[in-house]
Amino acid sequence: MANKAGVIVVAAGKGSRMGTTESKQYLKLQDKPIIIHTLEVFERSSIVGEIVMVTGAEDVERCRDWVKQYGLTKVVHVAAGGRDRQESVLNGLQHLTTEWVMVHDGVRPFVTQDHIQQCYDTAVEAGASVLAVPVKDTIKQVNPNRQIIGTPDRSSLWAIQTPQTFRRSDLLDAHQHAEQQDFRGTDDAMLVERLGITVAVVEGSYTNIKITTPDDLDYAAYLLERKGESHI
Ligand SMILES: Nc1ccn([C@@H]2O[C@H](COP(=O)(O)OP(=O)(O)OP(=O)(O)O)[C@@H](O)[C@H]2O)c(=O)n1
Ligand SMILES: C[C@](O)(CO)[C@H](O)COP(=O)(O)O
Repeated sequence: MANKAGVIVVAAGKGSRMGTTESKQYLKLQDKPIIIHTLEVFERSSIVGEIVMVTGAEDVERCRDWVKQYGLTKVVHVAAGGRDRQESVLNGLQHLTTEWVMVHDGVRPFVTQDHIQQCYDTAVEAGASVLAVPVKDTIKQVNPNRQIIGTPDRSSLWAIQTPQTFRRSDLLDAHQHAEQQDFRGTDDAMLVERLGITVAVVEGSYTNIKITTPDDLDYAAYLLERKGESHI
C-alpha cells in the first residue's frame, strides 16, 4: 500500500474515573500494560505505517523503554500530552506526515483488524470516518435538576468510538480552527464536522470498550481471555 496510515494513540490522561494511583492506561491486563495491548493491535495492522504514542510528560521515558521492550517498531515518536485529549491529539499530530491519520484512544485495546481496515477504507472513500455502534438504551436529555427535558429519536443515535480517521490536512485545520475559537471537543470528529466536512460512520462492535471505570477492568480481562481463545 503506497500511503499507509499514521496513527495517534492518545494515552496522556489521568484516569480519574478509574480511581487508581497508576493511570489506567498503564494498568496491566495479563501482565502487560493496557496501552501496550492497544499499540500491538496497530503494530500488527498492514495499513499502518507509523504510530505516534502520546503520553504524560512524566511517562515519556518509561513509554520509550516499553516501545523497545515490546518491539513496537512502528512507533516513530512518543510525545507528551496536553491539558485535555484535544491538545494531546494536536501534540501527536505534529509528528505525523502521512496523508491519512487515525486517532485512537489508548484505553481501547479491543479494536479489531477488520474494523481498522474498514475505518481506513471508508475514510479514503468518504473523506472521514468514525467507528461507532447504535445505542441500545433509550437516551434522554436531563436538566441540572435531574428532570427529563427530552428524548431524542433513538434510531438516529450512535455511541461513537475510535479510531477516527481523517486526512491529516483536514484534522490539522480542524484543530487550528478550534484553537482559534477556543472550542473544546470530546472527540476529533466534532472539530472536523465544524469545518463542514462529512464524517461517515463505520459500524463497530460493542466490545470495543473504552476502559474508564473499575468495572470495565473485569470485563476487559474477560474479553482478553476470550480473544486469546479465538486468536483474533
Ligand atoms: N489530557 C488527556 C486526556 C485524555 N487522554 C486520553 O484520551 C483517551 C480517552 O480519554 P478518557 O477515557 O477520558 O481518559 P482520562 O481522561 O484519563 O479519564 P478520566 O476522564 O476518567 O480522567 C485516553 O486514552 C486518555 O489517556 C489524553 O491523551 N490526554
Ligand atoms: C473519543 C471518544 O472515545 C469517543 O467516544 C470519547 O469522546 C472520549 O471521551 P473521554 O471523556 O476523553 O474518554
